Amino acid sequence: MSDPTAATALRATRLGREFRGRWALRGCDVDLPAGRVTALVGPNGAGKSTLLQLAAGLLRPTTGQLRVHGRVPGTREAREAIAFLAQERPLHPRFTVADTLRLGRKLNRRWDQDLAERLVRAGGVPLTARIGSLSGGNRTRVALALALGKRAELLLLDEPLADLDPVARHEITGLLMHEAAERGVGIVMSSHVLAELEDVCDHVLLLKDGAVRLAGDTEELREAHTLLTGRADPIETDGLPHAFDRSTVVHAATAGRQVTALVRTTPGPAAPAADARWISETPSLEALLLAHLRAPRPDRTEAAA
Ligand SMILES: Nc1ncnc2c1ncn2[C@@H]1O[C@H](COP(=O)(O)OP(=O)(O)OP(=O)(O)O)[C@@H](O)[C@H]1O
Repeated sequence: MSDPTAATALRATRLGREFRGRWALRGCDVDLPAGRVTALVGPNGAGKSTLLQLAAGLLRPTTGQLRVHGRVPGTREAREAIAFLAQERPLHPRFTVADTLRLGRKLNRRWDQDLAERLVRAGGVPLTARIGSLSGGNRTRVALALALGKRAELLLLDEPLADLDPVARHEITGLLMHEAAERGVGIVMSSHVLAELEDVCDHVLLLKDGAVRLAGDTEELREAHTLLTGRADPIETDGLPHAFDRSTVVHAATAGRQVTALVRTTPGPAAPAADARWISETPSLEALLLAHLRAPRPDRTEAAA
């Protein structure tokens, strides 16, 4: 019988993980479609690395269930399907780069030596260099070569660009896009640099306080919101017009005499604020994510239709 979760890269049901009495993740329902590039965002301590480690099979859930490509994390089938780039880039410091790639070839059936070596050489990293002697960015490059060389179906990347220089960030982003577009590889990548996710990700998962706060297709989520900019009403503390429906506001901020508000686009007649004196536009992904990161705790998770 075919597995109904097989077309899903990652599915979590009421997933929770506790560390010494504190919940890093709690009650998370996640459904990431296969072959998509998902931005995993959230403040420090939101639970992003915990989710990636659970998906990689390095941690076990305390509650709930998790599947990657329909497989139980940690099993041989699941390990073959995924490649994981851990935030700490754990590589053996005394191995050379060549030793490290050799180990990758030994451990992985579908290993692509050419791709792994190209990635390392593109950064000018000598194959004879010891891992312990590399800069942080070059260690990341070798760790990425190990992950990509594995030719997995799903790449779980914890802050893959964090310590790379701007040129390397551009190059690696291009490579990841190529892997996704040409080979249908699914990618889940955590990042704090929202602007860099704009042209890269087609799906979003925003965690806050260990819970899912926003999830869905980036275009659908952008279309489901409006960014309003106008002159702040000096009488109102939030700067928005008195008659404005505050239940639609995700976050509003005033700067001088101007107020900017991200609101949920509701069907029907335009909101009172959206008249000629207000600029109304579809938010960028960065503006959408920033507003949701700044928003107070909501009653419910928001998902694209
Ligand atoms: N091994 C562990 N032992 C105890 N607590 C842990 C452990 N790993 C994570 N935590 C706690 O779980 C919570 C979530 O941590 P996690 O590393 O998943 O957050 P994050 O979103 O990846 O943060 P950052 O953006 O800073 O990397 C934090 O409160 C953290 O202290």
